[in-house]
Amino acid sequence: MFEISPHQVSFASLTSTKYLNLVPNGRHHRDHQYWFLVTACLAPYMDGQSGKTMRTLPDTLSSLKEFNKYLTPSWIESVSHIIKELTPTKPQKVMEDKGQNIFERDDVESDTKVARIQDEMVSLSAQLKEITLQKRESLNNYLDLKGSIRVFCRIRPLSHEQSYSSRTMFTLDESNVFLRVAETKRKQYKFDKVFDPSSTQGDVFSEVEPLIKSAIDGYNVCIFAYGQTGSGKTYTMEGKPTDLGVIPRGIQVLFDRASESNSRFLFTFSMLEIYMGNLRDLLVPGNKTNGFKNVPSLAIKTDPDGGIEIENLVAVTVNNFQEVKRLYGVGTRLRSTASTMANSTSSRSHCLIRISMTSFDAPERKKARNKLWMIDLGGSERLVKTKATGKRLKEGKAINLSLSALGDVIDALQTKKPHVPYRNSKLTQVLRDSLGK
Ligand SMILES: Nc1ncnc2c1ncn2[C@@H]1O[C@H](COP(=O)(O)OP(=O)(O)OP(=O)(O)O)[C@@H](O)[C@H]1O
Repeated sequence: MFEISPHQVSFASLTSTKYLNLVPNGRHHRDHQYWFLVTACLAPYMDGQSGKTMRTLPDTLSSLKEFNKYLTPSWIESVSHIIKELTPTKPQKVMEDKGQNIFERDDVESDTKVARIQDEMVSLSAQLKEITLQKRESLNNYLDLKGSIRVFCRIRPLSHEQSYSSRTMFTLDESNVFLRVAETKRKQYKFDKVFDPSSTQGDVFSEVEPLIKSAIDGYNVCIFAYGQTGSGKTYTMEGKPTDLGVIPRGIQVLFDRASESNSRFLFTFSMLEIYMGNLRDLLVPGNKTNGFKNVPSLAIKTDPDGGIEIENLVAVTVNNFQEVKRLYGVGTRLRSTASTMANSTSSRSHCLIRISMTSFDAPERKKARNKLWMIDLGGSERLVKTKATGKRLKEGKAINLSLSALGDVIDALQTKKPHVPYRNSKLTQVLRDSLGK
């Protein structure tokens, strides 16, 4: 269930000031299920030159797509291999014999052909490199123009027991949700994109995929799901084994893109949760059983360049999707979940996946080291309405406080306030270098 009201979620125009207020203080419409996939990409803000890029961008993108279709690295590699096979290893000896001269002429001709093909290959490789660079630049320009923070809304289908009441009926289009808040009153909520209840995991991922490519290009990227408890955050981020969500799809694409590129990458995987305002490493075995004793505590450190590091956080080197999947399974088993009135396996914490990547032989990347965060936030909820008591109440309060701090940070970044209140929660401290400069 999700609550939504004019005070709860406010959005202005994206280009300059998109404002997201994550504070859950609105009226309750029990029969709607929403979640927000908030995406952020640490990219430069627009400058005065962006107008031209914007106008020419569609043409550039479609021409690059056509041109680049055949020039894949694997194609170039296989042709280079054939040429290598064809290339004579020893210089041809000049033959005196007349008959042998015919063969010699043939050899000379084929050598010339091979040399020509080799030249073409060198020029094609250079072209491919140039096109790849242009394509990346266009993509990142495109993402910059779209704005460094984007908000999508996915409306989940109702379960069998639920039905829409006429009072709270909603309508939607590509980027707006219109909620009937009274008999004659509609409230409009604007998003970068709205996914209706029939949308698939693939539909959602297609909007997220460009950010994964930006991560390969060296940008810090942060993708997170926000919404009321039971509204489908975990379903969207993690998915089901037969219908994978954003996290597994993103990791698969990350490895695919890295293997297609000409650079070598080092990936590490970390997984932690923020529970009741404390950081917990989800890859440290025995975390739950030993009551969290003897586990090194995690401390958030800022390096001189403003980069954030989490001291003592385990970072495991990973080489492929299967290795990440196994570690993700380990971490998920340690995550704090509980049954609430709104969701039988409700997440009582924020779960953060971090993929750090390093590549030293790719000077065109924005940074040699960067991070991709994928975050399943704890469910926001109206504690009075959910009748939470005791531990559940404390957990709910902690989640709401940190979501509120996240909302304040996003607001300050979007409205370019001189002070961004990162220090108000562990969540915003950890994400500091991935949410803003
Ligand atoms: N788009 C969807 N299609 C089908 N089922 C969905 C969809 N979204 C969510 N569900 C189902 O709704 C239930 C609640 O979803 P989920 O656990 O993802 O919610 P949540 O927002 O992560 O909740 P919490 O904040 O309490 O952890 C699950 O049974 C899930 O399978």
